[in-house]
Amino acid sequence: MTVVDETQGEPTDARGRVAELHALREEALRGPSDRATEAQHAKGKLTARERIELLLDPGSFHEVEQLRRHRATGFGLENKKPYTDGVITGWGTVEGRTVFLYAHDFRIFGGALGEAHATKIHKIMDMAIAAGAPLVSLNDGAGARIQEGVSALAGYGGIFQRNTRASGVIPQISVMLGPCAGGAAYSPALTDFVFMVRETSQMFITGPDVVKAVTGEEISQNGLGGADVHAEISGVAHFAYDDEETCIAEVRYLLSMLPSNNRENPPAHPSEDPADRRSDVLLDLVPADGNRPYDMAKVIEELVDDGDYLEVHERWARNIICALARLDGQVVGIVANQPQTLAGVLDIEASEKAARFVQMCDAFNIPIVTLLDVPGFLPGVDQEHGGIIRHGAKLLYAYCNATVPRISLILRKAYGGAYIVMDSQSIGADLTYAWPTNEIAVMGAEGAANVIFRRQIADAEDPEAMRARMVKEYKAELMHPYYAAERGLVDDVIDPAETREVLIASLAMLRTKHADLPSRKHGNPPQ
Ligand SMILES: CCC(=O)SCCNC(=O)CCNC(=O)[C@H](O)C(C)(C)COP(=O)(O)OP(=O)(O)OC[C@H]1O[C@@H](n2cnc3c(N)ncnc32)[C@H](O)[C@@H]1OP(=O)(O)O
Repeated sequence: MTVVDETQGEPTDARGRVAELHALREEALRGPSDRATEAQHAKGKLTARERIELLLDPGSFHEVEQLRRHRATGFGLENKKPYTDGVITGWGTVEGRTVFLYAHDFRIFGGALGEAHATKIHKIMDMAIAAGAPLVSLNDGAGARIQEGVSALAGYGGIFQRNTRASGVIPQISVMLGPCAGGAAYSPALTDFVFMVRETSQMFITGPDVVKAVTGEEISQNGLGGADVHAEISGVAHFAYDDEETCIAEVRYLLSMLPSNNRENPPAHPSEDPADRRSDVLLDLVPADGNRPYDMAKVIEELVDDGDYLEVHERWARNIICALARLDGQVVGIVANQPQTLAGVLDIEASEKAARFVQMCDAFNIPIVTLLDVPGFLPGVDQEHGGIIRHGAKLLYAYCNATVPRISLILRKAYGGAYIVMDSQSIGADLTYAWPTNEIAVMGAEGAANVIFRRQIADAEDPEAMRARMVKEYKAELMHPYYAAERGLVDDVIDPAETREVLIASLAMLRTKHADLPSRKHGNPPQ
């Protein structure tokens, strides 16, 4: 029974206090109003708590600072002090492993970040770093809370600093679930993975109204920073899905592939798929004619456990594939040229995409398997003026710096600088293999003949016949895998059907690999 102090109107015994606590909790859990919840649902969005339920194992959520309120004044804030201050923070488990999270509640100040809101996030980030567990942010917020001015801005500074300090220490995953402006877009850009939902999530530094006022351009929120924009054009988003349920399910799948921190290995999942499964179909999937396109995704599907893989940046820079998969139950990162898009050439965007992926794999102890079928770097004024030299160098730098097990396999062709960059033996691949159909050379036979036999071709009675002869000679001399095998530049030429078995045996041997880089504060990678 609750005993009420007549003078104060407050409960005075323990049971009364407990009842009061439950009432406060209920208020915090309920949120601002049913109308605000209905408005959130009407936009096709879930509430923060509904999202947390989808992300975590049932009943595993422990909330921190549920009863936190802001102490700001002015602009009527003193009369509006909702519990949680618009962000729910805490930890729980995903497939039994600890994960920390914060989730903006758009129903409260549009999820905008004030001082209390920010320090709640700081605390949970510090806890995630100390515990060595991933941090997932469920973002649905309007950036800095305008009424709190510089305190809000400073709050974002504290998040950015922690994002950067946590980088490469714990996995950080940003899930964009509403209109995210300013700091709410910058912080995710510092994290390892950005997920978005079509139609309902946007990311921009400034919204359409500001864009119109400054540049005169008129554009919708989705046109400016929707999921398709960031997953296909800007490369800001790694994943885009049609609804929140699918999006959050894929976050769980990604977490199952990542270690909790940089001192652990990714979790292994025993597989029924035989390690020595032959893949005779590979000879049909990959045409011997180096100029014929094919879908590298099908090759990956054939090689990995149960055909399952998670493609990162699937719709951006499609001429290269970056994917997480398992081989004999162990997680690997796969980087592969995609001959069906731009012939699998390396360009600015492909280099950036693969460089970030290689860096992420190295940070989180994920061995890298590189599948090469690359005609070279994309030539052209746009590429040169756009800085292909420094962007291509990012990929080179990422591979050269990576100390995880690295295996490369040349399927068909690997020419010039692109061959070296894509984890050749000379930049530190632990094992390199080639299929018998393979050609490694400075350039293709036609191009090479035009350069080195220019004079003979020009002086010949029949230049075309001479060119054809020289091309044939060049191919016979140089363009076969045994030229590299004889020089020890590939470790073996393998039967394509045995590729899965060879990769699995090589990864098993490399599991205990240990490599140190020279002591330094940090490198100075090309930007
Ligand atoms: C680190 C530096 C930074 O972060 S600078 C970035 C500052 N933020 C911005 O410029 C974004 C301003 N807001 C917007 O453009 C829009 O509100 C966006 C985010 C696009 C959402 O639009 P929409 O879905 O139509 O919602 P809405 O405008 O009705 O807003 C819902 C409620 O949230 C509020 N709200 C919004 N933004 C802020 C903010 N930055 N600070 C404080 N409150 C904010 C709105 O006033 C609105 O409140 P209410 O429901 O009317 O009480």
